[in-house]
Amino acid sequence: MSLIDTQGLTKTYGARVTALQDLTVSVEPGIIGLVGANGAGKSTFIKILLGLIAPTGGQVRVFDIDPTVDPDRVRAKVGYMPEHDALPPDVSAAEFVTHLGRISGLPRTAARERASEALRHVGLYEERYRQIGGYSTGMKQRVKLAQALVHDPDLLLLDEPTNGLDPAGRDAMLALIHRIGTEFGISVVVCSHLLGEVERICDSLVAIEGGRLLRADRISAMTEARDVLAVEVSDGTEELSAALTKLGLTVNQDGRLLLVELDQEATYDRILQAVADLDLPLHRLDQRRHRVAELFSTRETADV
Ligand SMILES: Nc1ncnc2c1ncn2[C@@H]1O[C@H](COP(=O)(O)OP(=O)(O)OP(=O)(O)O)[C@@H](O)[C@H]1O
Repeated sequence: MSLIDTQGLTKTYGARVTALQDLTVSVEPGIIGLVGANGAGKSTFIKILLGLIAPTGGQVRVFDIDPTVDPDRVRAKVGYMPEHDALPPDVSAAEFVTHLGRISGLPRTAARERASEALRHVGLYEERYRQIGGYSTGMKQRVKLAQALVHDPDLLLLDEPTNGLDPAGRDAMLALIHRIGTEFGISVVVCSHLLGEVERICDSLVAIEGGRLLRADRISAMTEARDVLAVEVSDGTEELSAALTKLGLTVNQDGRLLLVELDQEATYDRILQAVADLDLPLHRLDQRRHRVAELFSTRETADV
């Protein structure tokens, strides 16, 4: 069963703003990065998945449940960490997370136990009786993460979880999200405008731009399949290109460079052989791994 399935999902706000346009995507379980520049429609998508807002067109299913029809069933299975917070400053993290556990339907004792456990998972166990108002930004983000975990969900939706954190805080938060996704066996959708961040911890990416789907794929498929060998000869580029193509290799020319898809081990030797056979002066031969960012056209999305 897919985690999330949408068909032609569309959301307009009023007559003028189209936040999502004809979005069709199928997302498998794992750690998924939902990336796009600010305003791309990520938060709108998450809110539709939670049944907080209704789409204006198309279909959506989460765990094969339609959130527009049965939002409570979806929310029982999903934990949500919103982008912005409205954390009460004068209660402790333990009280706050317990309270949200109670709202999720947990009995009092279970809510208290689950809250302690969730706060331990996010590294706030020792500090859990301190008032949230005295917490750092990083600690507040962790409280938000703990409340998303308290009812033991099967899926976490995290909206910009590294917002406001310094580089060390970001690294720690990403490591924590990765640990939750791998060790707890739950799926996580990490929403971010920073592609470089999610690329590090996600198995797959859904990229949206202007409310439309740009690309959805496993990260391994985006990078491995794009490994190329860059070949440069001081002379005879066209000749070499023709020879390599004749050998069945996929060659793209970029100025004086020939970019040869590295789809098999023998490719390297075959290039060297072709260069030697044509007696061409080899200037360079090196392997390049495309970064995921290079696969997207948008500068903002590619921001690291
Ligand atoms: N309640 C609303 N009423 C009108 N327009 C809205 C509303 N919410 C979002 N929008 C608009 O819809 C578009 C998509 O916004 P959305 O918040 O979903 O994007 P986002 O990718 O999450 O960006 P950000 O990270 O900046 O929140 C934007 O143009 C935004 O201004």
